[in-house]
Amino acid sequence: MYKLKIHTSFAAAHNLVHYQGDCENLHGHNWKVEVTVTARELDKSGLGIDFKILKSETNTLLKTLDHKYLNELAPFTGLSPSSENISRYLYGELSKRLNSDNIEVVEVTVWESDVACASYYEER
Ligand SMILES: Nc1nc2c(c(=O)[nH]1)N=C([C@H](O)[C@H](O)COP(=O)(O)OP(=O)(O)OP(=O)(O)O)CN2
Ligand SMILES: [Zn+2]
Repeated sequence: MYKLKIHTSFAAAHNLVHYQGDCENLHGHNWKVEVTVTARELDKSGLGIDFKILKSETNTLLKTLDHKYLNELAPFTGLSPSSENISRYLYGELSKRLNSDNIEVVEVTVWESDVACASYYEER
């Protein structure tokens, strides 16, 4: 098995709901996103999946969040747009787009600062 990762980012505004403190107020982050997939086999070029495909699929998805107010978007209606919930949303959407007989999205990590991140993965 092979494990591949890409990093990318998006910028957006949010506020935490059902939260008491600074973060209940509107504010923004430059979120860094790490996507990890596994590949069972390599193609003739020695690739599990081309990083270009991982980056373009992820960036296409992130464009729907970029420079938006996350609380107003459908995935986060009734759901606080925390780093945990963002990572779970991205994991689900990327799994739909990327999973195949060979490729499986296994973890998505969302960094809201240099020192704080949340990851979503599923036990198997
Ligand atoms: N488990 C989580 N905790 C927090 C999240 C989160 O998504 N998951 N989010 C926030 C807020 O988004 C907030 O913007 C971040 O706050 P904080 O880490 O406190 O960032 P600061 O820059 O204010 O850092 P300080 O060290 O507190 O100055 C909060 N928690
Ligand atoms: Zn925040």
